[in-house]
Amino acid sequence: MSRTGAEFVVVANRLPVDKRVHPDGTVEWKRAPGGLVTAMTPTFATREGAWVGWSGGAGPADAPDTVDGIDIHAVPLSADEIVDYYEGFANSTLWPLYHDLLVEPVFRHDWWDTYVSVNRRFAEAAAAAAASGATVWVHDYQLQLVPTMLRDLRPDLRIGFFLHIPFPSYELFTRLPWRRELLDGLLGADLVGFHLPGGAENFMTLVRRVCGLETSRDPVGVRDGLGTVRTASRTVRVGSFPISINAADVAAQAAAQTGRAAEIRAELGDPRTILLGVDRLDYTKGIDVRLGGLEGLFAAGRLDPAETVFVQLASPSREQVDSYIAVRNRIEQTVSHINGTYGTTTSPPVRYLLRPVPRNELLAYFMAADVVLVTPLRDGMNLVAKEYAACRADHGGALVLSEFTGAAAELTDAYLLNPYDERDVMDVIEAAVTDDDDARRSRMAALHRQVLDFDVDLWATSFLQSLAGAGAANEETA
Ligand SMILES: O=P(O)(O)OC[C@H]1O[C@H](O[C@H]2O[C@H](CO)[C@@H](O)[C@H](O)[C@H]2O)[C@H](O)[C@@H](O)[C@@H]1O
Ligand SMILES: Cc1cn([C@@H]2O[C@H](COP(=O)(O)OP(=O)(O)O)[C@@H](O)[C@H]2O)c(=O)[nH]c1=O
Repeated sequence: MSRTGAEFVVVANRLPVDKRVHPDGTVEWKRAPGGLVTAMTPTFATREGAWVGWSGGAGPADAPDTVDGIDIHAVPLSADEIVDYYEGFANSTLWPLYHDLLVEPVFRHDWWDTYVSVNRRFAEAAAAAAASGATVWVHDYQLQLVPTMLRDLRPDLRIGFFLHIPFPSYELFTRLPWRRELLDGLLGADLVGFHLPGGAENFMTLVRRVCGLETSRDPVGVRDGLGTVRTASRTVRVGSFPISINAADVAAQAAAQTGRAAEIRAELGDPRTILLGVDRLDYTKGIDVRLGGLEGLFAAGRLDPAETVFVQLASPSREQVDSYIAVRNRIEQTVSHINGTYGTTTSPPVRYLLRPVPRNELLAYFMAADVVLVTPLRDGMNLVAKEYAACRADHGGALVLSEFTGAAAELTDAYLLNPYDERDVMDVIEAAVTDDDDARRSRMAALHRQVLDFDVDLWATSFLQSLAGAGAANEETA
């Protein structure tokens, strides 16, 4: 039976579109500038493509039919489903559990029921969007049941799944009352990908011990050495594929922002040192860790608050979730405390902005910063770290990076720190500020080279090539 539809389908919680309502009431849809959209651009350029996702609002599907040649298939969510599926199971159960219990996960069977029904809706939308034999790439923790639901509906498809956040150990994962169902959901894919080998190995251990399946025992490496899981009917490949950015584009766009960067330095009062943080306002990002480090350095007289400005750009995130309300309150209290203690009325050492910053302005801040502080307690990758390294073709600036980010596995020339060790946090921030120019420049040169060499195209291509191989092998043995 022939079937129309797209040869390549991305399934992700969010659609790649932004809605703009102009003052005259007219509505414009633009392609969102996010990392996943950029990553998929070359793939969509060569094939008919579709994207299945949620527009971000409650009620009937609200999205254009196509954006830049990509067919858009909007999955509607009701207000109750947003509470139970997105804020609830995805971001109050899975997110904290997968990020090492930084806050206590909430286990609720009614949230799980909604997670199942919303995942089914995504799977049905993907099944309707895909051409016969198409490749479907499912993304992230919000949609872990989609691979098997989709395979049941459409056994002809090649299905890949990629997890953008850390994948926990056996001891953490098995707390989930629905551990078996989630693993079974993922095993519908031909290829399951993680940022780091550790996530892939945790997954192999879990399917061995929880599902009783046979798996390969060799280590799963980066960009080679896929693991295998043998299910009753197929072989699932498992691999690590660290996501990246379009580094050459970022470098070129940043080069055009040097004028704005000089203006930013002047607007901040031309301090000796500008430190910068750029994050979604999330308790995983360790914004309070860097604030604590700075306060410690000011208190000990090791950094002079009169000569230092720390800019924290924070983009509001998951604002209805209790743990996000709590971290925002904590951060805002600490910012006031530091400014009240170490600032003057005209020069507070911390400048805090709570809103999303447009791309070009963000790049200008990267060009203006002497040190960027990336201090998560846990983070799947952290693209901000890679973007900063890409911007600094001039080899200026310095990157302070938590060992608990995926990015730290590759950006080994950063000033690495343990965010759980307050002494280390202070020492490493101080070293990044005070090291001599040659040391800082040689580190940044290595970081810049690294992100140019391992860019997002390599990530997408290596995942899709591995998926083609895994799918073909399963089709041969079917
Ligand atoms: O969609 P939201 O709830 O607003 O959250 C935004 C995204 O946050 C997470 O990002 C992760 O993916 C990045 C790219 O792989 C990675 O660098 C970062 O470490 C992760 O936290 C989430 O995984 C996405 O699904 C969200 O859309
Ligand atoms: C604060 C802020 C960020 N961005 C851009 O968002 C992404 C963030 O990606 P990352 O992997 O670091 O973390 P999460 O996915 O949020 O967990 C990165 O591309 C930033 O440049 C932005 O455009 N505007 C902002 O205000």
